[in-house]
Order: sequence, then C-alpha cells, then structure tokens
Amino acid sequence: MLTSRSEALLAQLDVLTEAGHLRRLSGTFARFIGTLGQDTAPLLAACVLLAELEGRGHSCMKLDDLSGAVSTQLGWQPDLWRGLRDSVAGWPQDGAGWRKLLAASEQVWAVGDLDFDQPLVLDGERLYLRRYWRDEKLVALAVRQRALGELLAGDASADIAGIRRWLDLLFPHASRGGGPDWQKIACAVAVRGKLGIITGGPGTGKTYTVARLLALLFASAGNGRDNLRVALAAPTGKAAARLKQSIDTALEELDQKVGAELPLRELAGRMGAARTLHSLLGARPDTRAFRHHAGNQLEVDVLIVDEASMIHLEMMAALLAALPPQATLILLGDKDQLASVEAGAVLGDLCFDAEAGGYHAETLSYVRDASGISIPDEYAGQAGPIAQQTVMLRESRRFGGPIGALALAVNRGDGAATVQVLRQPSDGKLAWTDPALPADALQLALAGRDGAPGGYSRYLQLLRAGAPEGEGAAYLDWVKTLIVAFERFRILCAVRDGEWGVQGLNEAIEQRLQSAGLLRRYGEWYAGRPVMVTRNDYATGVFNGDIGLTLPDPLRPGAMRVYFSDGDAVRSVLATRLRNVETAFAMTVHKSQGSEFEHTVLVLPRESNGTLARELVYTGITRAREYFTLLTPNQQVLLDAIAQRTQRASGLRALLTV
Ligand SMILES: Nc1ncnc2c1ncn2[C@@H]1O[C@H](COP(=O)(O)OP(=O)(O)OP(=O)(O)O)[C@@H](O)[C@H]1O
Repeated sequence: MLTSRSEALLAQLDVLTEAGHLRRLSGTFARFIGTLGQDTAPLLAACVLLAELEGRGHSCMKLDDLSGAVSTQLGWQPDLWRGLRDSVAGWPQDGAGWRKLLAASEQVWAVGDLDFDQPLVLDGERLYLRRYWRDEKLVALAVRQRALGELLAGDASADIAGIRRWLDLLFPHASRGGGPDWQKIACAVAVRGKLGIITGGPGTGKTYTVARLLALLFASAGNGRDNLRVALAAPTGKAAARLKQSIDTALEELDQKVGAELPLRELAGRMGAARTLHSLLGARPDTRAFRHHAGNQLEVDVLIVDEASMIHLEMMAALLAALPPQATLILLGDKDQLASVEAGAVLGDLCFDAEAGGYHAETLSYVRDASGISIPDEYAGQAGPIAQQTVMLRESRRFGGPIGALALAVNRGDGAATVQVLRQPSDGKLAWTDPALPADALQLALAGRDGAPGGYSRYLQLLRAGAPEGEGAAYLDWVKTLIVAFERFRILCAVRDGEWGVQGLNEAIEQRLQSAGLLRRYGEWYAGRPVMVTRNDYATGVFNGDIGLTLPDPLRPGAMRVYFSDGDAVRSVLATRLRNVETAFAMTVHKSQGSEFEHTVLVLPRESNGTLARELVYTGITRAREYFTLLTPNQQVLLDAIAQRTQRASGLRALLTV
C-alpha cells in the first residue's frame, strides 16, 4: 500500500518525467517497489534515483552521494535537486542515516542478513538493483580466479626458457623510445595465466601485439597446437571485422619471419571469422539469456576480445560465466575511451592501476626471466592480482602528430594545452572552428575543408555516376566502393537533440545535400541514405550500431535495399524490412566506438551538461585516422568537458583490490 506521502512523491516524479528529467521506467520502478511492502517516501526516492542512475551507466548508487553528488551525476540543476529533496519528509542527513533506513526496508536485502530475494541489495555503502550486484560479484570472482590461477611463474615445469626464445624471435628489436618494450612484456604476462589485459590508446600496437601473442600461444602449445581452438570477438560487428582484418595482416607479415618454425598461416586459417559477443554467446530473440552459459560453456581454448571498453557489466558477466576455466581470456581496449552505453565501466575498473603498473616482485622477476626485460622501479608496487596480468602500451605508432598531441592533452584534462594544440599550424591535419555555426557542419558534410576535402560528396558523386550494367559481381563491387567512400568521413555529435544534436544535424545535412543536387530525396528510402540500426533484429540479421547504405535493388526496379559491409563481403536487406533505423550522416560519439574515419568531425553543443566529459571528447578525437575537425559553438563547453571525468558508480574496483 502506498502512503499518501508516497503518492504525492510519485505525482511529483511524474512531473519530472514529463519535463524530461527522468525516464518513465525509473518512476514505474519506484511505484513497483512501493507496492511490494511497507514503503516510505525516502525509500521510493532512493529507488527512482537508483533506476535513473542505472539508465545513465551506473551499476549502483553510493549512499553518501545521496547528499548531493547524485544530482551532478544526473546533470540536474541545483534547484531541481533541492525541490525533490525538500519534498521528501525524513530524507536522511548522511550515508549512515540512509543505510539505517534502507536496511530496515522489507524490499532491501542488507548483505549478511537473511536473504528473501529482495529486489534491492544493500552492500556496505552501496545500493544495487539485485542483478547488477550479482553481476559485479560474478565478474570480480571470475577475473580474480583467472588472474590468481595457475600462473606459469609458480609452475616448476613451465618452459620459461622456451617463452624467452620465442619472445626474442617475435620482438627482435629494442623499443623505439629506449624504454621497456611493453608489447613484449604484455605477451609474457598474458601467456603466464588465464587472463591477459592489454590496454593502450589508438595505434599503440594492441593488435600487433596480440598477433605475436597468438604465435607464442601456438608455439607454447607444443603437440597440442593443431587442436588449439582460438576465437576472436568484439562488441560490434564493425569492431569484429576490423580485428579479424588487422590480425590476418599481422599474422601474414609474421609468417614471413617465423613461418619456417611455426606453420602460422595454417594455424590462423582455423580461427574463423571474428564474431560479435552476442553471436559468440548465442543470443536468442526475446530473451536476455544466451545459449552459452555456465552450464553450456564455449568450446574454446583462447578467446581474444577487442574494444573491451564497450563491454557492459551484464555482458562481461555472461562472457566470463560461459568461458571454461582452462581457457585463456585476452582483453584488448583503450581504458580512457567512453565506457559502455549500458551500466558498468568494466575495462576502466579492471585497468585502474594500468598506468602506474603496481607490479609485485614475483611479476617483475617472471617478466625478467620470460622476456629479458627489467621493468623500471617506478612501475613496481603492490597493486591487486588483476594489475599483475595487465599491461598498458604507451607508445603510439600511428597516432603521432597534432591529432595524437590533441588526444594526449585532452586525456590529461589540460584545457590550456588542448587550446594551444588546436591553434597551432598542423598541415591541415587539425582544424577548429570557434564559435561555429550549424552552417559550418553542413559545409563540411558537403565538401570537407581545406587540407581535407571531400566530405560526403565523394560517395555521392560515385552514386550519381551510376552503377555498372548488370546485377552481379560488378554491381556488388560498385556498392563496396560506395561504402568505402562513405566510411571515409563522419560527423560525430555529443548529444541527440537540438541543432547541434544528431537529429537536427541529420535533417539539415539531408536538406543541404539535396539543395546542392547531390541527393534526390523522395520518401523515406532514397538512394544514398546512410542508416544506422538502433536495435538488434535477428529476423533480418542486423544489429544495433550496424551502418548501411540505401541503394536501388538491381533485381527489382523501384525497390531499395540497404547494403552492409561484412568483412570483405557485403550483405543486403530489403529497406522496407528494416524497422529500427535512423539516418546516419551524423551519429553520436557513443555509437562511433570501434570505428575510425579518415576525416572525423566532432561537434559539441552550445550548453554544457552532466554527460559531456573528457572521455567523450577523447573518444571523438581518436576516431580520426588522418584529419580531425572540431566545431564548438561555445568554447567553454569544450573546456568544461575536458575538466570533467566520467565517474561511474561501481563496486567492482573495490572488489578487485581486496
Ligand atoms: N613494434 C612494432 N614494430 C613495428 N610496427 C608496429 C609495432 N607496433 C605496432 N606497429 C604498427 O603500428 C600500427 C598500429 O598498430 P595496431 O593496429 O596494432 O595498433 P592498435 O593499438 O591495435 O590500434 P587501434 O586502437 O586503432 O586498434 C600498425 O601498422 C602496426 O603494424
């Protein structure tokens, strides 16, 4: 039964929902909790805030944050927060007060008390929705077991000398900068146990390293190498295709060096395609449960997962449960990128000590024996078991120059240095328009800019030139050329709404391209319309984040198909069968993770908000392969974003360090 005070609070939450400050789901959840047992208005307030934070990527809520930090996490103005607080009689003064109140609620399980499967869990100073509490525990336990498991260093029969010989062969040159060769160290560390985490910015050689790690794993498997089952995966189809392509190239090159001793090409040939995590785990329509789980584990000996920063807590828990204990898990990713869209910041939590190292004496001694490298003293320390299996690559091969300098300045949170890099001459690699107008974005879309010409006109001109005669291979080759040309340029937005958001810009770009005669829009599905899938659709085989181009169906005059690149191939779906898509001339930085474009344009909005932070700007910049353009209608928004770090409430880090 809801009390009248609770009813009044729920009515107020409805008003906040209508005004766009809360998701409808958050209020519904609070109402549901209220109907389960005796309720109090503070309990319902805690529930609505917990649910709202979950929607913004937090896996829990710290009770101390209910004194005000939650307001910042939600990006609320102070008066909004005060309004809610003042309307809830009995709002506890501090974290201890909240703990007492929540522990006494029938709907909350205080860990250590009798468990009645209550929907909320109170663990120390954190309040959870039960499934996130369970997932955090599962992830922490699984990665700790893997990191602490049978480590080669403690195994007297381990062939450390063999590892050393192979590592010297695979990494014959000293590192360029004169410091330790972190790539070689990463291989030594990863082969030591059942977990290896390799983090680093773009172009630091994560794929280069993992190709060598694969060779080392094949070599170390001795007679079992022919049966070693290796799987490659990534959170999105695009990232999976990129991983496979980079690994194939790296292995081919390596084969020329070590092929005589190790039939690398043949071994790699058995790896098969890289898959999305959904496909690897066996996602099924209409259920969150996967075909592979603890009771039906994956048949794999080595699993390499790229773009691990995009993996959310629930997915990581599912992956770890489905992975047999004897399999080796290698996670690759950039810890400084945006965390997953869904709740959790798993890679960030796992890599908390990566920068400092924090290596124990045993790790240092093992690395010395296995690789011949003495890790400098400054990286020695007493970090937890995960840190012992984690290596950060620190030198970028591809990402030097002005764009690299810009990414570094942003990552350091140094606003002055960021502005300085943006203002320096850069041979056209970098451009900054401030204050920018929406027309600047439209001009970039139409023709690019000095030093980086093209924009979307490249693929649109190919489109206008028309397809070759026929419907077979020649048509598909033309489609591939178009997709490649389209993928060279992209506009990334920080927000969805308004004239600087995805929706407003997409509409404006379509109009601009049409008035320039580059597009002919007729109805929803016009030739050249780029679309992004916004929901997994098993019936048509397209997944959230897939990007395709709409083009005429060569077999059915008048019909349109959407063509998606699929590794070296293309696949297509009849346009009218696609339900959840949006135009993709402009897309969010979040959705761009795992992709790179020759010329990337990042557009910031006019107003700061709670979600604009350093990681978003860094992720946007690092999507650029050759050219980067920044548009800021208000410079202060850039500086505010750089000064702010995304802090996701999570108990995982604490669980990993004990
Ligand atoms: N030790 C090395 N010696 C020579 N070339 C290297 C070395 N390490 C990396 N490279 C080259 O640098 C480039 C970037 O490496 P790689 O693609 O492996 O980086 P990455 O960290 O996986 O990048 P991304 O984050 O974009 O996926 C590649 O061309 C690679 O061949």
